[in-house]
Amino acid sequence: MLKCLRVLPAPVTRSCYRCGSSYVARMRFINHLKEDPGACLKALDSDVEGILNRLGEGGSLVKEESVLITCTEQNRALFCLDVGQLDQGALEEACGAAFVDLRKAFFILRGEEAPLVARGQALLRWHQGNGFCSASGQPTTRNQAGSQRVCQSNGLIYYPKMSPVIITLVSDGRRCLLARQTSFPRGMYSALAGFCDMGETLEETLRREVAEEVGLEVDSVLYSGSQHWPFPQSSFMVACHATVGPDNAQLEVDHAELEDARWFTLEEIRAALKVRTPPRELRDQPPTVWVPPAYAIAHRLIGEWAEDQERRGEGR
Ligand SMILES: NC(=O)c1ccc[n+]([C@@H]2O[C@H](COP(=O)([O-])OP(=O)(O)OC[C@H]3O[C@@H](n4cnc5c(N)ncnc54)[C@H](O)[C@@H]3O)[C@@H](O)[C@H]2O)c1
Ligand SMILES: [Mg+2]
Repeated sequence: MLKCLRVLPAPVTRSCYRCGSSYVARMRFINHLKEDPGACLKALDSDVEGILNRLGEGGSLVKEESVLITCTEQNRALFCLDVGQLDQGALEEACGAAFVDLRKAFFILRGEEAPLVARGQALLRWHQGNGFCSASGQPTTRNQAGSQRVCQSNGLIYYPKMSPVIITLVSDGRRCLLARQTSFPRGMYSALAGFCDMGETLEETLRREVAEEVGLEVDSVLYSGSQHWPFPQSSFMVACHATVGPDNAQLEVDHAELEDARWFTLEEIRAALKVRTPPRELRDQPPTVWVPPAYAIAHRLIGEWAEDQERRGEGR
């Protein structure tokens, strides 16, 4: 029987004593920028002026393709620029920066930076893939903020899309279950994940994916959190803990989907969480097990499980 949903924490309301801004004011400011192209353009000019000067002639093209991603606590709008068409070497020199693959960047970025980069990249990619209306075949046009596209011939509005995915860390009370696909980097294991089918509830997806991938029937589910994940085309990850009874923990792994799936002890999980970046190892050495970077919600699930086991251990 599936049961139990953690009560969601109340949204954090922060105030800034210098500018008097608050969470509510910020959210309304962002909404205003989405709806008022003139205000959005003004905010864009003031946010990106410095960097556009450094981009030279390519600057105006880049400005047109920019997307609004959020605003700071001081109500300063932040935009993501698509610089894909510019000379990357020249750009790195002009900005004193270096391009990094997005997956690798998640090992480097800290705090609030990673979701902003993920959001900006996902939004730019969504625009690149939605230039035409799927009903009329005519080009679509975007609004200034980049929060929607419209087909002028039939009025259809397109909004950025995320695919719901359930990610679940299964525990048998003493151990937790991690798996890897052949496409994962060497040694990396993660929690089980799967896309929702049309019409499914999240609980149904969770039960189905665990059954399909490792042949287990879960007893209980506890919601943990959610995140936007930019791969492969923007997923909306919903993360849960699930349990199976110790007598129902025999795995039957679907090797068409997973290269490996196995139970890990607390000791093994502690060691895996300590590996901060993918280890450099020789191919003939057995791989060190490591887990997705801190930003990935899989990491959070695994960390929560370890903390819970430690608390239970202290209580025994
Ligand atoms: N953020 C994290 O911590 C984290 C951790 C693990 C996995 N993930 C993400 O979860 C996603 C789903 O995991 P999975 O690959 O095990 O899923 P999965 O088990 O559902 O298998 C993937 C297959 O599902 C099919 N599919 C059905 N709907 C799809 C859709 N909307 N988009 C793409 N494919 C669809 C495709 O055939 C695809 O090959 C992955 O893309 C991965 O990036 C995120
Ligand atoms: Mg899967």
